[in-house]
Amino acid sequence: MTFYKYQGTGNDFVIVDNRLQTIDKNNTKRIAQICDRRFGIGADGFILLENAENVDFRMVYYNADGNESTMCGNGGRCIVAFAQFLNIIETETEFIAIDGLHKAKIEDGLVHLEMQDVSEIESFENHLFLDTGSPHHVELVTNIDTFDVKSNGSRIRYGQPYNEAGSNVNFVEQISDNHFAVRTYERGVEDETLSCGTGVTAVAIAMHNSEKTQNETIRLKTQGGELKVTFHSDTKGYNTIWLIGPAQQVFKGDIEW
Ligand SMILES: N[C@@H](CCC[C@H](N)C(=O)O)C(=O)O
Repeated sequence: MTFYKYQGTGNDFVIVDNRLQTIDKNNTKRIAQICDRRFGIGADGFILLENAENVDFRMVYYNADGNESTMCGNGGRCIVAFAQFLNIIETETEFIAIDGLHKAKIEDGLVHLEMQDVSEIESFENHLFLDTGSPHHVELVTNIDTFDVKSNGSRIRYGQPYNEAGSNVNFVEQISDNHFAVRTYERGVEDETLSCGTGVTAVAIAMHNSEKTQNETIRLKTQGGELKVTFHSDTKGYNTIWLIGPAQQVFKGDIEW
């Protein structure tokens, strides 16, 4: 199997061209082994690029635990860069993922990925919850650099009301009016990752919704670099949501499937 390794602000993925349907998609154990950082290639997720009708390609996403999961924003940006590398697309595309159609474009070396509209945001005393393709708990903290993301994230992810199905958990600190620092505990990786695309999208919308900012262009500082989220808001919710940032091919290799 020829694989490619991509990273988007430090969220890293093994990506395989599966247009010939050579991969056994039910082999959870093998996918988890490939993502293992000591016994495999090492990645936060595994992604297949497949053929799809009426669009350029299909994205199939697996978490590092080997299970197929919901939408991955950074993975979505990486697969767009991969599709361009394979000459499937030029600079603009429309592709299908588990949460529906996505438009994307590559401009000035950055991948812009349109996310699904968000209309439901649940606000609680200390956090917000919303789904940006994947479920996200968003909580403001102080001293984010020294905050224990792994133990607090894991407690919230497995606690009520999320339980076994879980949620990704984002901790946020405001840096300036439209700039936020974010650290994310990812479900399915069961650890902090250096960045989460659906996570920063959730944070940008949550910070606007809770009136921490009036801006509709938000900068997000993750452990792996800077991302940008833009959107329009109206009485129905949030639309025209774009996640923008770099995506880079890191290496290519061959292994036995
Ligand atoms: N890294 C991702 C999110 C991947 C899915 C998540 N772990 C889940 O299972 O909900 C991103 O960039 O959005």
